[in-house]
This record gives sequence, structure tokens and C-alpha cells, in this order.
Amino acid sequence: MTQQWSAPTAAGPVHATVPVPGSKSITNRTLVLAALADRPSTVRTPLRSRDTTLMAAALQSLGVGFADGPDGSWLVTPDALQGPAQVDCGLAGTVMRFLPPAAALAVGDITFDGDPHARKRPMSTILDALRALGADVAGDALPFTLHGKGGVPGGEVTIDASASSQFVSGLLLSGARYESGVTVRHSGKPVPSLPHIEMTVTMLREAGVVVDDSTRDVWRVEPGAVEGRDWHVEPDLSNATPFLAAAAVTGGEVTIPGWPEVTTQPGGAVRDLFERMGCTVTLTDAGLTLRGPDRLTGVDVDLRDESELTPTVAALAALASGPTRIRGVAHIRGHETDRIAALAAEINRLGGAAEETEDGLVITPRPLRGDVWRAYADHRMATAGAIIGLVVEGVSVDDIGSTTKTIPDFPGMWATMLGSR
Ligand SMILES: O=C(O)C1=C[C@@H](OP(=O)(O)O)[C@@H](O)[C@H](O)C1
Ligand SMILES: C=C(OP(=O)(O)O)C(=O)O
Repeated sequence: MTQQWSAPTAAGPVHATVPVPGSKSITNRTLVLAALADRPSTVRTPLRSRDTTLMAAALQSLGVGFADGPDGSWLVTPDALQGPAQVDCGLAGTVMRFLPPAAALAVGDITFDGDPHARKRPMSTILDALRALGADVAGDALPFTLHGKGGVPGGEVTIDASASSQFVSGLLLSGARYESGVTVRHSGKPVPSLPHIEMTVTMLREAGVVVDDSTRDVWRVEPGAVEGRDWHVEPDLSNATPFLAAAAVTGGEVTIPGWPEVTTQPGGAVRDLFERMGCTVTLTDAGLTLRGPDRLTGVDVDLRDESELTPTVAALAALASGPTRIRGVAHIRGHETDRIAALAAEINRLGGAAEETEDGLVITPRPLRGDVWRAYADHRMATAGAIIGLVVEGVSVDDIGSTTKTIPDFPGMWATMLGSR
């Protein structure tokens, strides 16, 4: 159910320390790897939000054991995957792209469906790839059915992954359990969100899987066991960005505790990005601290590698002192909504000047006025509206409930940050 929310304006510069929940991308990778492993795993500090509980529910319906640890961790016990099952992907790219390659190892029919917009998200690349690797899949988009035969021959496949890095990650995550492993070659325009593929490769290696990524656009996963282990999930650095942005747009100071020194999360790039916009960013034992300037500077930035940060950057850009050009993100038209069109429409509705380009946006700051900010069921559109609402009175987000996709209680965290709870 959608939930309208009046975005609170900040009474002054925001000063806060904001612990953020675990990474969606890391949590859902640990769950798939734990489900395919040779022994039980513990997933510590996991994200528990819509995307990750959908992943857990789907794996459970295939026979994987889930138990809650005393400290909020998940204890995952693998078992032979078994259909029939019906998987609800919600709007989660990680569920719709990471689960079918694993479910192809099951015996029985498994149907996949999701939210209305999920049916529009690109899927045919990975479903064609699964067919080429020997799986039996009927359909080219959600809803589709996988006729599991208890194993997948695997081998080599060439795909065009320019619409999503998740096509590559999905195949690699399960590839070690295919008879011949898997070799994925990309051919086409550049692959977006490459750090997310590095995250996949790093985590596979942590689980004892042999991966060769030494040739650009080619990834080889050797057949073999996936080791069960103790996983520790980092805070979600992309979800940290709306809170850091609160300091950036109000000239305040926000600290995110537990910020990793080294990370494969694309959110790691925000340090450089925020600095280019005029913020001061420091990493200490207390976490990552961002101090906002008097006025943000506009930037010309290629966000191909960090494409999921586009809504946050667009919100900052609408409040900066000069124009911003965002490039390299043509594929985000296939994210939770067409984010290029949605950002342009919502910034313009508030009186701003945002222009769609083929691969991004040009945003020229103008004085904004309060109005409804539509989220299009997209968690990052909703948080972009919240950022603008901090300094523009009368902004209301039409569906703040969409934030539960990756943050269990965004309105509560926002209120606590502003000192009003
Ligand atoms: O693998 C992942 O966890 C993700 C990969 C990226 O997808 P795209 O490559 O489709 O941008 C990113 O935008 C998404 O939020 C999460
Ligand atoms: C693109 C995103 O999500 P998904 O994992 O559903 O693709 C996102 O979180 O910005």
C-alpha cells in the first residue's frame, strides 16, 4: 500500500550520527552462496528489508533452511533444491537475476513473478543465457517458469550485459555448481555497475570458488564446491547517501559509523563525488563524516560504475549553485522505474530545470517550490524527494513505503537524524 509522507524540512544544519543497516547487494549474494554451499553458513548483520526477505523466502520455498541467530544473524542450512515453488521477486533485481540460475539446479517447476513494474525490467538476456547453458526456461520476462532438471551442464555463453551487471553476477554466483562451471563473455556497449561484478567475484573467492576475471569482459568460474562460512555484511553505503546528503544540503555534519576502509560497494565512490560537490569528507575510527559547504557545486560526472547513486546525485544537483551533467547511466531506464524520466519529471514539477539526455540528465538549479514528489514505487526516488524536502518547504513523497525495499524504517531513521524522535 502506498503511503503519502510530508517530507520534514530541516530547522538548521543537520548534525547526526546515523548507523545504516546492512548492504542489500552483499546480503542477497551471501544468501545465494549460503544456499549453494557445502555446509551451513552464518550471515551476520544482514539487511532485513523487502528485497532480502523475498530472497530468503524464495530460497526457503526451495528447501533451504533459515533460522534466526540471537544477534539478528541468519543461519542458513543448504539442502538439495526442490520444486515446485512460486517465487515472488517483488521489484528486486537481485532476486529476479540471481535466483533463476540457482533455481535451475532444482528438481521441479519453479515459477517467478513480481510487482507490476518488475514485469517490465529486462530479463531476456539472463533467461536466454540459462537456456544456452542447458536449463529449461519458458518465457522471456516475468512471469516465467523454470523446469528444473536437478542440474545444469554449464559451459560458455556470450551475452550483452549492457542493460545490467546483474546478468553477469547472477550467472557467476551459481556457476561453480554447474557441471562445467561457467564462462561468461560480454559483447556490446560497456557493462554498467562494474563494482557490483567485482563484489560477486570477491565473494565467490571468499567462498573458495576459483574465478578468473583477468580478461576484460570475460569471467570464468571453475566447477567446484561453494564453501559455507561466516559472512559479515557491511553497512549499505548507497543507502547511506541520503543521510550524507542531509549534511551536504544543510551545511551540517553527518557521520556513518562502520564505513569500511576497503569495499567493493559502489557507494565507496561517494567520498570523491561529495568532495567534488564541495563537501569535506573524512574517514576515521568513528566512521565516514561529511561536512556540507555553504552551497554545493554542480559537477559533470559519469556514474556508470555507481549508477544506483543517480537519484541522490540528482537531488543534490537540483539544490547546487551551478549546473550538473550526469552521464553513463542510460541503463537506469530499466531500474525500479525509468529513473532518468522520473527524476526529470519530479524535479521539473517542483519548478526545477532537468533535461533528459540519452545517457543521463542535465540539471540546472532553479528555486524550487513544494509539491507532490512521486516515487514511482522506487525506493531511491523516494529518498531523493526526502533530500529535497529538507530545504524546500511543502514537499510530500507519495509513496514513502517504497523505501522498505532496502531500508526497514526510513521515515524513523530520517526523524531520528533530524532530532525529532
Ligand atoms: O548486483 C547488484 O547488487 C546490483 C547491481 C546494479 O544493477 P545494474 O547493473 O542493473 O545497475 C545496481 O544498480 C543494483 O542496485 C544492485
Ligand atoms: C537498481 C537497484 O535495485 P535492484 O537491485 O532492484 O536492481 C537499486 O537499488 O538502486
